[in-house]
Amino acid sequence: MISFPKPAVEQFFSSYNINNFTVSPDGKRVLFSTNLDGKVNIWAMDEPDTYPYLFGKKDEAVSFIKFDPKNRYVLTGYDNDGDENFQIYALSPKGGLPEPLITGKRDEKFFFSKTSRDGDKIYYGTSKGNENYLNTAVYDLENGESRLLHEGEDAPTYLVDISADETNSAYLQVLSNTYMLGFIKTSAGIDYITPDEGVAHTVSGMTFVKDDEVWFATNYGSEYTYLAKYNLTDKVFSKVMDFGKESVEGLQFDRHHNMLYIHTEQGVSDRLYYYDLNHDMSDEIKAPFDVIRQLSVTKDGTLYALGGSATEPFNIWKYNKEKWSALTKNHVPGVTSRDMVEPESIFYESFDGLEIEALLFRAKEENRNGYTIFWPHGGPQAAERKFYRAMFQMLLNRGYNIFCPNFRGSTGYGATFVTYVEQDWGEGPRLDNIEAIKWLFDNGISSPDTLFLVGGSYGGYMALLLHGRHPEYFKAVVDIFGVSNLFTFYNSVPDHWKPIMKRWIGDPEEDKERFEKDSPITYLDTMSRPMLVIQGARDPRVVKEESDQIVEKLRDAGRDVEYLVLDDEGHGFSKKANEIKVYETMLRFLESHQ
Ligand SMILES: CC(=O)N[C@@H](C)C(=O)N[C@@H](C)C(=O)N[C@@H](C)C(=O)O
Repeated sequence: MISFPKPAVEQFFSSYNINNFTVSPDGKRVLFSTNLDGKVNIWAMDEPDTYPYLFGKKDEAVSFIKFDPKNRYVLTGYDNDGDENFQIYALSPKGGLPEPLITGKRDEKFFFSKTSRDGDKIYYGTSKGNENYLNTAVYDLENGESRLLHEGEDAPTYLVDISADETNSAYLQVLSNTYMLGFIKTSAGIDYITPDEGVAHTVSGMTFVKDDEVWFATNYGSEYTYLAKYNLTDKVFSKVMDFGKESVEGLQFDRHHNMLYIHTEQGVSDRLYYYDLNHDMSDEIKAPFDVIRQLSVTKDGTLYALGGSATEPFNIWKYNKEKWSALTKNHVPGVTSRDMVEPESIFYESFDGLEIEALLFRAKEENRNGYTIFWPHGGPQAAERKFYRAMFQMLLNRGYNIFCPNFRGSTGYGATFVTYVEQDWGEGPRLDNIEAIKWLFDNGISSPDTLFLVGGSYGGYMALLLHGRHPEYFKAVVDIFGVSNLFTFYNSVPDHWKPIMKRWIGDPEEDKERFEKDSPITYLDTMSRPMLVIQGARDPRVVKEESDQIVEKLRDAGRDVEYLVLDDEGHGFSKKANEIKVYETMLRFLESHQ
């Protein structure tokens, strides 16, 4: 008999990412963006033959894909090497090379919103002429001209939906991640769709189910986001239904059958429901994945989902006759879900009694190397959830346990919990992480001699801050595009984040002392552990200067700091060769500090 070795880490380099997808109006073709050929491109599958083929090539990140309702074109959005200045391109329905359609200067952004029902008009948002608050315009395919529809004021403003008769439009005003207002613009003026714009709450997923009625998700007056509606004719806001401690995260409307698909989140996983508007009834749709990234529904009522779990990469699934089938077969070659590690959900009490959920991935006994990686997630108003991370499964395969606390500020635990990180980036959340570390020590899972600290973005910030303030707990630290200095970060974020910054982190003058206390760069003297810093040169969110400054200062002080800069990446690693370089560097770094 031939005997095959256990899965090797290299196998985990071979799965790919599926970021978004679209289905043709007749349901016969699915387009999806993926780094299947090493760089992000658009691939196609024709039903019933689902063999994927390259459809549109530009080797750049794809922000969305959308079929023309009449199948004359496909719209998509590309940036340049991760700079997030997405602009709108068109592809022939036969595929090929994308043509610029709604574009501007290299640093201008164009966000796709909607097409008209006939596909002759394209509604979009842009930073052009209003980089902080954004404008909305409509592009007419007939004459190739754009017309300004709305000028954003007071907060970044996005067009979310347009009524079928194109007279009413639904906009979202983003004052912060926890304060988002929805309004409808009509020829008569503007109607806010929740009862009091002065109270902080969120609105999302606005969808016209009739020309004068919008359904949406909101947490107005509640901890958890529920389904609500606003009627323009009688000017009434009403709650439709709530989902207990689950929050509505996404809505997908099937206007041909008057059916709404609702995706909710609770803690580390998602759920799916339908709401039948004809009969006012709703039920859960059981799904074979834990986390939903996107939903789509075709004219005939078929539902598609991009779903995954901790041990299954994201795949496109189709729901037909109450059965799910996977259209893509994205998996790690030679590695089944059983060879991977499913996380346990654990709960611990923090310093002030707050209950925190964490995901604990325990390396399989035969692989275990005795070391644990402590992973504070990014966002920070996001959460570590049950979705596949090649990096995690690869580290688990090498024998590391991984521990991921959803510290205060994380999403999925109610509205108040998310606000706890606002204007408090470095105290409460840091102490939640410290309690998590003590939990690991108390439960015999780790010790200061066996604990590594790794985090990206806000997680990188937290890794740097924990390193500076509590070096005694860690063996070595990996910071992936982390914020090192709140003062410089405040001024270097994308222009349309600037109106949000005060609510998010505070004010550099009014909160000078706190900014100093919570900036990792304040604690250079105690950052004594070996460090690896990884940064994308084009990152527009946490710019390279954040990593440059801390690396330079630590090196000047004679510390052991390795610095990996990826010239053609932004806030994440989209290109396969870069991803492999990052994983290999990280593995080598961790192994060399065991
Ligand atoms: C609505 C909006 O744009 N909010 C941003 C301020 C925001 O919360 N961005 C995060 C998703 C983000 O990119 N945070 C960085 C710092 C990260 O941790 O990844």
